[in-house]
Amino acid sequence: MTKAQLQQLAAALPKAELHLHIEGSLEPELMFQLAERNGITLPYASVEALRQAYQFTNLQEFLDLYYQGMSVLQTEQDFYDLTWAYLQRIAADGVIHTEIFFDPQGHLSRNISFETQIQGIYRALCDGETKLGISFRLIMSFLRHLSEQSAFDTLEQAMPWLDRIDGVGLDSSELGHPPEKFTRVFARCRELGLRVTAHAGEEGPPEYVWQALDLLKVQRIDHGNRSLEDVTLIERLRNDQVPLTVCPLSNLKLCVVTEMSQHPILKLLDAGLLVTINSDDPAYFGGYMMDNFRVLSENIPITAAQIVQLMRNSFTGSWLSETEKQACLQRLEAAALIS
Ligand SMILES: Nc1ncnc2[nH]cnc12
Ligand SMILES: [Zn+2]
Repeated sequence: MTKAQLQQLAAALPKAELHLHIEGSLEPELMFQLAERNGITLPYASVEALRQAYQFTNLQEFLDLYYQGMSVLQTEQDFYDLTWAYLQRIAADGVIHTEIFFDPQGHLSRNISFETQIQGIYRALCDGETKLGISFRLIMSFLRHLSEQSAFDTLEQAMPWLDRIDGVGLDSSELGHPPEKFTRVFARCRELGLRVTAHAGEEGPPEYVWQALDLLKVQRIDHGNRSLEDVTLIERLRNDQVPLTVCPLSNLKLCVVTEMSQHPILKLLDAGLLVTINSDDPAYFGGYMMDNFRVLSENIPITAAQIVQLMRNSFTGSWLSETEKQACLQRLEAAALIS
């Protein structure tokens, strides 16, 4: 197949996104609109100047702009508009199920209530389900550069809303903030029946992936690229079929890989791992799901069979029920047959 045919195939197949920070889908245009609506002055003269600033050499440089950017989110309608824009965008990419993170501490610290955040996001997700046919799960993520106590306080704030929250995650500055710092809060979340995932092995060492598995007892690893440095870890991830939510464009923009041709996705697939493709923070990293598949097909020798496998993995690794998973997988196999 030519690269164009591979991209057509990827576009035509139904797929799930499992690693998306809703605040990272805030496009510069919407950021300026919300800033104006809320009487906030951004430290950039224009949308173009803002986009120009999106040049990062590591995770922290990105996070500094990411937290600054989210300051325009003030009202329930702002959270709705943000989420609705994301859902409309992914509908065009053939995403039929999405599992999104939100970072409550990034907003609580600015005196935006948990209620304001979750009401806006959840209303848009429900509209996405009825109007666009996109099912969803919502994941509350703890900021790992903050304390264990802050995570416990956030969980307390989330208690009235637990029927809307499917799981918890762990994100923000990885180096120096190992998963073990959150062992107790994750244990409490599991007791409450929440699912658990954590960013690990993006910039941090394989040891952080081990900690996420053994101490936090996560069901998924977000990123996990650096697992490849530890053969015993790869064996563990393969044996337990732990999903890894990999984000190619993010890895390139944050210099986790030096060039897309060096991206480890095929190594991870060949090792028998349950890897998936995701966009992470699409407004900051240059694209959504199909942009990620496009850039992969242009730069690495990926095959049609591997693309179908990645789509299968996206449903298998999701937090859909077994019945829902089977329905999505059947839809995928039917689409793959005619493509
Ligand atoms: N890629 C990423 N890694 C860690 N924290 C994040 N928060 C938003 N995107 C992130
Ligand atoms: Zn992420």
